[in-house]
Amino acid sequence: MTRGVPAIEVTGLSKAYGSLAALRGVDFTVARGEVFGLLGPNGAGKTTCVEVLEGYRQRDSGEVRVLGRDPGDRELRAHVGIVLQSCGTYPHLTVRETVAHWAAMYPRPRQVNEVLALAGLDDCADRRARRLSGGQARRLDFALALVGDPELIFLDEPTTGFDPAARRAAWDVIRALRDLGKTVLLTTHYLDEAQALADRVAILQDGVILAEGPPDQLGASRYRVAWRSADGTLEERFTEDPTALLHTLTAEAVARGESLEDLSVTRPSLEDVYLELTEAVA
Ligand SMILES: Nc1ncnc2c1ncn2[C@@H]1O[C@H](COP(=O)(O)OP(=O)(O)OP(=O)(O)O)[C@@H](O)[C@H]1O
Repeated sequence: MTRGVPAIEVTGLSKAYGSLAALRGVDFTVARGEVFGLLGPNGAGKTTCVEVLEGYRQRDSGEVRVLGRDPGDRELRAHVGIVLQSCGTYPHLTVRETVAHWAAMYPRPRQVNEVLALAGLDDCADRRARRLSGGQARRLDFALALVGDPELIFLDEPTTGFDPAARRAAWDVIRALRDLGKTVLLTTHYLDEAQALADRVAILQDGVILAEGPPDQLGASRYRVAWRSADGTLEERFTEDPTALLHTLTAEAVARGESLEDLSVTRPSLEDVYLELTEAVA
């Protein structure tokens, strides 16, 4: 559908619930084939934003294009996958039957066996939906979002409540989607998840985007230089120019006849940047 345009384009998106401004002029673009992470504390506006993009919620103002179309366009439905929370399953159907049932609703579905493999459901394909574990049920939710072979997939907190093994399995599904060239918009509270999966992230707070970029580069302009002083105290400085700072620090230490023990230069992690930005605004 409409090649050559970004998967998602959002400009000046605003949405209020009564007097509460949930989104206040949000702008971002997601390229085709990108995994984009929307991060932010509770109440930041992530779900509101995703629901506007999914066409479930009306915006108050702003421009929104999903695969080049307005989110309300019915044509989009066959091209967009939405992971609902166990809404599409009948307890008495097996996993395979459930996927086949959903496949029949799409014009060009993926092969049922392929979807089962992609979602890591091979081993429980013949199990009835009511007998699935929480993690397996979530994988079935994924499978149902994939069966129509969508170009764009929305994942709202896809691994909340998962045990570590189920999370890793879900990550593998998301990576497999990226390898297939799909675009994924993911909201998550887990910063390691965003770091592991997202090509780019946006940090949202109180309806405003505070920062946007590749997870490794969000705080790239500020480096942390740390060392242990002669009396054993851990010292740290933040700088945009670690070369100059190291030059000064090491020259001063040499002049004093000391060495800088445990000297390290590190980039802040996504978690450091997230906490710094969201706490500064809170
Ligand atoms: N239907 C609604 N009616 C009134 N207020 C709402 C409604 N839905 C969300 N809100 C409010 O809008 C703000 C943004 O909520 P939203 O669910 O979009 O945030 P979120 O970032 O997804 O939060 P969480 O991480 O907790 O899921 C919050 O203050 C929330 O209480």
